[in-house]
Amino acid sequence: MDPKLAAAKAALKYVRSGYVIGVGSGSTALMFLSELAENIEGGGLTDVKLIATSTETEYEIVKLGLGELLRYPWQVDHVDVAIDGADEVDKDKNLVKGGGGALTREKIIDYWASEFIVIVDESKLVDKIPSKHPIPVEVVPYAWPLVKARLERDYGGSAELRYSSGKRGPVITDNGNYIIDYRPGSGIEPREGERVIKCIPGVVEVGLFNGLKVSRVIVGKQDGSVNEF
Ligand SMILES: O=C[C@H](O)[C@H](O)[C@H](O)COP(=O)(O)O
Repeated sequence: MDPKLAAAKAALKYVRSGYVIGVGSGSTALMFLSELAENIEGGGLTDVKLIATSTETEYEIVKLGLGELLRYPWQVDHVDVAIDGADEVDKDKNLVKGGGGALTREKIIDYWASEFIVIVDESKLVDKIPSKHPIPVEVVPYAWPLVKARLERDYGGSAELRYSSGKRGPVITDNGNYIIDYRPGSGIEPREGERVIKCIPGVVEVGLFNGLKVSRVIVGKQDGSVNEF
């Protein structure tokens, strides 16, 4: 079995009838959405509401015939559980997210949820974040050169504007902003890094997610089993 699918299936046990469910973004979160749709259609889950963390997830919810369950943040007063993927996870559950550019809406919903469940395959586990992936930083377009200069001055390394492969020019996020992919020159403590980078004027959100906000990480394996921590 695809290890991502194993993690996605295992996450279903954290969902109950009547819940407001935050649905993450990316390939693993969409596998979860598909599993969720089967359970709703089969009658196993009733009276749930879905909050999307990206335009892509929103489209998928509608394509799966679940549009009537879709809600926006202004239509709910809480989120019971958010299920989302990640680009990297360390042993303290700190995350790098935003490889698909959805970090801002994800953090809004994931941090709001009473329970935040992360679903990944083993390839996402690292000793310390950030490891292989750069840290995505969503920025107001006007500010991007200043944010880039500030990151490189304070932490070294390189900060690059993310370019689109489907259009000429920079990637534009669901919120109309740019993304800078930042690789620090030296180590950066994830929780401090989240706080400090977020304070740079022009930064909308940073793709470092604090492990203290994560209730559980479900790691799918090749043999279809999962490990949780
Ligand atoms: O912006 C994208 C999100 O943070 C995704 O959750 C993350 O990139 C993981 O995606 P995938 O499950 O496709 O590896």
